[in-house]
Amino acid sequence: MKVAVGSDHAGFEYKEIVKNHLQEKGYQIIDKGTYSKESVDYPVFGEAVGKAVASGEADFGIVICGTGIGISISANKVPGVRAALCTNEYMARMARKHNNANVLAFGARVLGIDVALGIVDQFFSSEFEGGRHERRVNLISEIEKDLCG
Ligand SMILES: O=C(CO)[C@H](O)[C@H](O)COP(=O)(O)O
Repeated sequence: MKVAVGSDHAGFEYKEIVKNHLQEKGYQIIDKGTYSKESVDYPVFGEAVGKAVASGEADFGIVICGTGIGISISANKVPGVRAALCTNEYMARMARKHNNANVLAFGARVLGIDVALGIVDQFFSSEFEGGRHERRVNLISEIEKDLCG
């Protein structure tokens, strides 16, 4: 499983911890930056992770900024991306089971690292349930087709 990760400066330290956590579990990490705590602009990294997932370079993505808001908005601008901003483990499970989210987002200034790692583990151990949820996710794709061609 290939996971693209990206953050701004606010999320950098959590990105490094999440990277190690997933590598220890055998995931292949594609690091789209940022690579230090120097101040940067989160849309750059949301876009990079979103494109990696939408193109198939990665199976899933994780994006982290201070709140998770800006970088999830940015990733969601990439057609094919369903980025879910999660603040607890229940949201992370539902993001996969009901929304078939392919990018997980969270805020490093919002969550403790233990909570963040719990969210990561729930996201990757949950599967899309399909059924009525597939119809709804397909409707999201229809919105993209209507608006983005
Ligand atoms: O959370 C974020 C975007 O949603 C950013 O991480 C945050 O805005 C960065 O702020 P600063 O430049 O003051 O460190």
